[in-house]
Amino acid sequence: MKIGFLGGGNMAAALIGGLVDKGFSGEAIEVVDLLAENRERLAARFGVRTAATVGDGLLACEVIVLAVKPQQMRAALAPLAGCLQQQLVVSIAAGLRVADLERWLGGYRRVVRCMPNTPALIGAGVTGLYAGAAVDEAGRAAADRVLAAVGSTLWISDEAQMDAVTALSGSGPAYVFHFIEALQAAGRDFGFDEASARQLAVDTVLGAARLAAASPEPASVLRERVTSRGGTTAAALDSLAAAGWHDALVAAVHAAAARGRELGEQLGGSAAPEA
Ligand SMILES: NC(=O)C1=CN([C@@H]2O[C@H](COP(=O)(O)OP(=O)(O)OC[C@H]3O[C@@H](n4cnc5c(N)ncnc54)[C@H](OP(=O)(O)O)[C@@H]3O)[C@@H](O)[C@H]2O)C=CC1
Ligand SMILES: O=C(O)[C@@H]1CCC=N1
Repeated sequence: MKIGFLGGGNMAAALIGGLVDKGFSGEAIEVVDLLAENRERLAARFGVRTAATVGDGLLACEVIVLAVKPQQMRAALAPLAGCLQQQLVVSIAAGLRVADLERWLGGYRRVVRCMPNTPALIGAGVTGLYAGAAVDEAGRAAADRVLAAVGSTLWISDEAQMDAVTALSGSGPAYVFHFIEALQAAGRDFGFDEASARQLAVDTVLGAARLAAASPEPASVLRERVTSRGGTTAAALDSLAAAGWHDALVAAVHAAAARGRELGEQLGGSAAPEA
């Protein structure tokens, strides 16, 4: 399978890195990006083919991943309108709805909307996918094959929920990195050097996430097991509760979802998908 990327920025690099790591040949990946610097970096790092503009290389791909920023999408799709025949188009853009992408593609309807995340780079991503009405089983299977190569996949039947997927898992790594940054800052407060603070923080998050994934029990039970009555964890959790940490994080996820909806509305303007 040949895979094309329209846009070769951060998320394209994460997906390409994960795909190459899984054995996809860089030679079978075509990246179109306006920036020479991006093209050169991706070609040097992953051995992909590159081009500055949409042309035969991209159009020869069975799957074309749309990986430009939402604000850039409409203009980026103009050269594709009227040129597509059988290709499956897979958008990773936050907020943008299938109906708008189809319209910008001149009525082309083999469009899947998905939301991956950057851990795809190491094959540990998770992607929510939603297929437009005209996408057949073969199209779904092709999209799944690309995204499942770099992590787990979850198909969504209600497009409105894609904004929630974006807020939870698309943006989610940033919340976790922020959490790690805070743990490391606390480590430095106690006099640990950068490397030691990083080891303690990162290995804790990694171990806890692996335990949560391996355990049949909910995270709340795993949390209670760490929390000895009258102990150190209780003191920390009381401090977090007093700061409204749980509610702040839930509100943050809602803010991300609202921004996704807003982007879809402002940039696309098709009727909002039913919630
Ligand atoms: N970053 C993430 O964690 C995630 C991002 N996404 C989605 O992925 C998409 C890309 O995000 P991200 O990688 O962070 O953004 P980037 O800005 O890093 O990448 C987009 C790239 O596309 C280039 N570009 C812009 N217009 C065109 C065009 N017409 N033709 C070809 N290339 C073009 C940009 O160039 P220039 O810089 O010159 O504008 C840039 O290099 C977004 O839609 C985002 O919502 C989805 C999941 C996670
Ligand atoms: O911040 C963003 O808009 C993109 C979408 C999800 C992660 N990054």
